[in-house]
Amino acid sequence: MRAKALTIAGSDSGGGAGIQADLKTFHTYQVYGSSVITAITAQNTLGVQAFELVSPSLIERQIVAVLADIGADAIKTGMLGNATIIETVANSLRRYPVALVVDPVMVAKSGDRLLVEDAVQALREQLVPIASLITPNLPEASVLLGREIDDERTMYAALDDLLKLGAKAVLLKGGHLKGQPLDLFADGQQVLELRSERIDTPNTHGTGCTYAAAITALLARGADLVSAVCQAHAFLYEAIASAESIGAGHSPVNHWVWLSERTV
Ligand SMILES: Nc1ncnc2c1ncn2[C@@H]1O[C@H](COP(=O)(O)OP(=O)(O)OP(=O)(O)O)[C@@H](O)[C@H]1O
Ligand SMILES: Cc1ncc(COP(=O)(O)O)c(N)n1
Repeated sequence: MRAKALTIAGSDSGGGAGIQADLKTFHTYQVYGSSVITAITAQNTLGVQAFELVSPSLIERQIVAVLADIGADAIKTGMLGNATIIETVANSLRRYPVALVVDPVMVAKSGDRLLVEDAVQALREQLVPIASLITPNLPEASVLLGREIDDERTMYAALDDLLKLGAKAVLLKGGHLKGQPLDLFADGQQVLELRSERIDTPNTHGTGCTYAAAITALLARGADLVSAVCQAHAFLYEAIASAESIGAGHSPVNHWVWLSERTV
């Protein structure tokens, strides 16, 4: 049976982040992808020009429609917009116990806010505790813990406190570090360091979404969490390294880097 994954996130009209990045990544992993759209952004490689949130009742109807019929072996959340949407999503998913990867999207790479500030409490108290894995970047981890996390020392010190928020595991992404990127994975039993060279490129739109989507796809296929994170890290590095220039701003990563370039 084909593995199935569901993404609950915002639409990026530019196709590099959000729902579009997730579905492209699921496709690369040959996982059947379904989607629940929480917001529609007018967005390109230069930034987010506008967005509107979908009503919580329509979000709930989408979740029920997908899970009652198609089902999912793993689920990912991305842009959720506000506290009511977070509560709606958490209440729906609590009844559906499969692997849940929560990417706590707050601000786009372009600097545009994708989550209202007063929704952080709902994220921390409703969604994070039911997650199998949370994948904050440094600014998101700083907001979740209410203190600055901006170097290796503060990253290590944050791991236990992030786990205390209730998720089974945390992948703290250090793409925003000054030097070489370092991601730390912790699940209460082990801490893994994922290091890579910094690729000198502006083509990093959608890195966070693509990373979490690759982990979700691998979990849907039955991988354990540690191997899913390690494989997804290697995939993301190649997707950044091989990204072509699309648009005038931060181009999207190359979601199909692992597919062969065969003429159809
Ligand atoms: N220039 C780069 N070179 C190599 N790896 C990178 C680079 N930029 C990002 N990465 C990798 O991508 C991961 C995710 O990037 P980052 O920490 O910027 O997450 P993010 O801010 O959530 O992404 P997004 O831009 O989608 O919001 C990093 O942890 C790192 O592994
Ligand atoms: C709908 C949506 N979801 C998530 C992101 C974050 O991605 P990035 O930080 O690369 O802009 C985004 N820009 N748009």
